[in-house]
Amino acid sequence: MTIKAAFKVQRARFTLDVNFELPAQGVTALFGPSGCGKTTLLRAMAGLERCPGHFWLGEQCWQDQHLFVPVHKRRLGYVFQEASLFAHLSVQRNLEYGWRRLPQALRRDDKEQIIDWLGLTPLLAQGAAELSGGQRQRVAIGRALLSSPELLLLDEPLSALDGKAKREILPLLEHLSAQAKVPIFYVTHAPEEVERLADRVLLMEQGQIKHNDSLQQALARPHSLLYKDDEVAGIISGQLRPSLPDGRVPFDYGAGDSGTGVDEADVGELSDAGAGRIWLTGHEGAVMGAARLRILASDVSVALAPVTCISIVNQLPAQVLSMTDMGQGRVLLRLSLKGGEQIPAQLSAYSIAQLDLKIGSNCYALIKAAALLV
Ligand SMILES: Nc1ncnc2c1ncn2[C@@H]1O[C@H](COP(=O)(O)OP(=O)(O)OP(=O)(O)O)[C@@H](O)[C@H]1O
Repeated sequence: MTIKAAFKVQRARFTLDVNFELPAQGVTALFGPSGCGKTTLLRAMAGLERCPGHFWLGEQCWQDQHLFVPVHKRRLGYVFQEASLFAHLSVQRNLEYGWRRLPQALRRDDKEQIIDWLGLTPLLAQGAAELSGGQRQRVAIGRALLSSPELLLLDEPLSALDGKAKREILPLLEHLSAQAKVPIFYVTHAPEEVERLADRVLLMEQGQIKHNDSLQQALARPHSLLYKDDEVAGIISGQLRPSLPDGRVPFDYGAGDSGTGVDEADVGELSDAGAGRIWLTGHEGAVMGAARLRILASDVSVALAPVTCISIVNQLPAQVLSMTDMGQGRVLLRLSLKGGEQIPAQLSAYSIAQLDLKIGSNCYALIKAAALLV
């Protein structure tokens, strides 16, 4: 199932002109500088911005040249930067606002689970006016989910929150896509939120979509805006396993087929669930299950064969996918790991020549450090 959209919004000093198609699943981040049109695009998808174009959610048409389904007839959830709750109603009445208006057949049967998952059960009787910013936002997300949406639109849901509230909600958002079982569009200008939450990235600039990428593709762009203030990094999705008595925590990645040409026999540490394993230390207390690792290009070295007598534990078979000259004698490599995961490595042009590395070369990625995104 796909989402197909095209909109043209003409304002006095701004034009939104977009046309895109992407899978109707997972989290798509709308990322780009302030004023590039992220909110305008979200509003057009919701039907709040009436403009020429089309919008298809799978087989359902919400807008084309002959049809415009009004916003109240679209089954969507919209969460704004600041939660607009009904201040005179309790948390429970706020949560159930859309749910009560649904025909019985459309009501989700996991209402209690969602309320519990968002940590709202103890707050149900409380008035909405008495909530903190983070609590309000959790109620807004719960209310949107309970209206059984077929599309969830989140417009910078964390931007108005302080650091503590952000830390409280981010882990919940990570599981939102699975909980909601619907496609999610997530507006942000925070690269760290894209890295943690997104499956796809629509990179916007001046009212247009510059790139419509998977997260891996977005991170593979050497001069991506995702790195504007930071170093080049890669994200690996996988499963965190229980820690060993010696303190090491296995992280298994790449459950799918690799298609990289890396020889099966080369994989040193095969796990049951994934194509490869990365050992972490210092994460004994971390919650097991789905997780993401962030690996900086500067923390990855390359060798042509496994290296013994070295402190680096993680030595993963890899293949060079691309090489980009970053200037000042630095070259950015994109390495493909078993299972199709990709990580960047930053090497000197001198080392590249010494190792005679080329696109397609088989090698070993030596990972010096990896940060668990929790
Ligand atoms: N009601 C309006 N009338 C006229 N221009 C508007 C209106 N709303 C927004 N704009 C302009 O449209 C452009 C896109 O705005 P939009 O809010 O979609 O950007 P954004 O990418 O979401 O920005 P931010 O990240 O700062 O929230 C901006 O130049 C803005 O000034």
